[in-house]
Amino acid sequence: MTAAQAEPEPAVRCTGLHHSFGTTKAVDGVDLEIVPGEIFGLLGPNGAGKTTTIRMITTLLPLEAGAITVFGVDVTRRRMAVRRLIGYVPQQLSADGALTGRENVSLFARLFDVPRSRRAEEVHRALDLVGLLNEADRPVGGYSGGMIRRLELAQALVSSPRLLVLDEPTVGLDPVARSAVWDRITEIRARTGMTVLVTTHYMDEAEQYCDRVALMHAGRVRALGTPAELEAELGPDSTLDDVFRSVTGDALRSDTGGMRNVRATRRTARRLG
Ligand SMILES: Nc1ncnc2c1ncn2[C@@H]1O[C@H](COP(=O)(O)OP(=O)(O)OP(=O)(O)O)[C@@H](O)[C@H]1O
Repeated sequence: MTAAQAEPEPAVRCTGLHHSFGTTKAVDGVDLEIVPGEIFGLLGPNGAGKTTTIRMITTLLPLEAGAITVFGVDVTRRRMAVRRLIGYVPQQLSADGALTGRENVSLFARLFDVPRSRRAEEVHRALDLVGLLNEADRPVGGYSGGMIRRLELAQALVSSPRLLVLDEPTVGLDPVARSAVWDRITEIRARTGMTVLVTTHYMDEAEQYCDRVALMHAGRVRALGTPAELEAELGPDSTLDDVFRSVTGDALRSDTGGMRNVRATRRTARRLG
């Protein structure tokens, strides 16, 4: 194969990932490839292993076994280089309510070493991408839940990452705020060509906005493809919700993750108000 024919480097390649917490196998042999420029959804019930997978990809958890590369860079050997490629919005991240939106994003610009000479311009660009320029100089304490989520997106975007990783970006939001967040995500992808890895519990969101999805259950990827492919495989008139139920049984509606997950979801929902 000539260089011109070579496959492009995947945005993320996970092979044989494992991670346990005590006797709980949170991630139990995950293989994944994310194509540059796609919106890839990691779906699964509470406790499926989505956040643990994401935390390994973002270098926040060590790999027990397996390997991950982000645009060809190995997360174990070149942790700091990988961090510079990623913008991450975790479930629990909190903006500082006493500061303005612009001040919050500026803090992240400093944290991610955006050069001082470009900082004001990059903060402006990130706030513009999420549609918060008009509110940028108001204290965040007065923002709605949807605005806080968009501000957190701006914080992750200020360093111009190649991969944007979002852990349940719409949890706790009403339907209008949910679609406002997704509109921003798809617009940002269209304008920047950025790759987006997102977890969600909402099958309708995955169906509408994700190019491809992986359905996780009990630490493993049980199905992978475009929403349309997975639905067609199950049968005529199937929805992604049906595919999910066939893969996970009743897990979708039950809480296999226990109190820790209930508390986490409630905390996020309360914070977003
Ligand atoms: N810090 C931790 N200590 C102990 N167990 C943990 C910890 N983090 C995750 N787990 C367990 O690992 C498993 C996978 O959890 P993980 O948070 O990755 O799932 P998830 O798919 O992201 O769930 P959710 O949708 O609720 O965020 C669960 O059984 C969970 O209880």
